[in-house]
Amino acid sequence: MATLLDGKATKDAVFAELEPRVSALAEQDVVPGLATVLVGDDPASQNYVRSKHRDCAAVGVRSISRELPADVSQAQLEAVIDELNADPACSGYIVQLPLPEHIDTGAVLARIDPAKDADGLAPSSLGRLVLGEPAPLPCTPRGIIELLRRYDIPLAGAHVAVVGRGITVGRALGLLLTRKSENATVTLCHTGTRDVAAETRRADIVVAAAGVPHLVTPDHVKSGAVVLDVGVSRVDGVLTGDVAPGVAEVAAYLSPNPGGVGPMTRAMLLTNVVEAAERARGQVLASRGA
Ligand SMILES: Nc1nc2c(c(=O)[nH]1)N[C@@H](CN(C=O)c1ccc(C(=O)N[C@@H](CCC(=O)O)C(=O)O)cc1)CN2
Repeated sequence: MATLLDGKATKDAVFAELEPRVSALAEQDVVPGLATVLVGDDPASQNYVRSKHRDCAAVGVRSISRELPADVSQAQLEAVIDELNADPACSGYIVQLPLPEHIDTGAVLARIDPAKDADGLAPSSLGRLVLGEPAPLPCTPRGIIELLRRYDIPLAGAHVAVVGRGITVGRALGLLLTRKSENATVTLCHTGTRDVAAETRRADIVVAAAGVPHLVTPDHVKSGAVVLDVGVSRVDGVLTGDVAPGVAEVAAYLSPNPGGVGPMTRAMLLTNVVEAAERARGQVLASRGA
């Protein structure tokens, strides 16, 4: 049976490491602040946002909440973005995705001040990632890499098959994994891939992020591979991942869902916020010549 990659315990370890950094900032009268922007009343999104505010309380980060109705206009939403860009109490913020269909998501993300992009999903942050320049990293891909690192699973030279090309996970993960610091070889599978199972069977690490329940079966996985289940679907109201149960008998390591990458996404969000506050503090000191 596969060894489980415990995202919850790893998230707790990341939080424990953030606490002294938050205390060090507090000694300089800086309290990092995370704001969330939630549009509409999707229960899953409400749940994710609630958990982010709980995480803030656990780590000592101030949390700011903006909740808007599902029929909010583009202009009203953008006014909230402008307000958060200008709010000194907000070190970083996220706009919970997905947004309602009538909203131009790209325009909203493009309006986020890059210095406050806690999600790493603003076009300028993704562009900087492509260019190999420093930028906040998208939380789920960063969480996947951090989880593997903490379990000593090597990426350099590994063949990683990523299933799913969404911006929040698959496409951004491909960018992160092919940086020189990770040096993995990536196959990005999507709905146009002729034979997904043939691609994943060649991989040392499989990341299932398609949002298709139980898409990855034991036939998709080579013996001893590492499998991370990232996709989320609700089947009869029950959270169901992309990885079928029998995979645990073939894989050497399995990041379960729930309990794997989800908590790591939250851990990386808080890390991005603390880093944003540290950067802002560094800039203030530099401007004073300190
Ligand atoms: N602006 C963003 N929107 C969304 C993102 C994102 O990274 N940025 N990702 C997802 C939702 N998400 C964070 O926002 C998220 C998903 C899952 C979890 C999590 O901890 N899940 C638990 C299970 C929770 C449950 O039972 O439903 C787990 O995996 O153990 C945290 C955050 C889409 N939107």
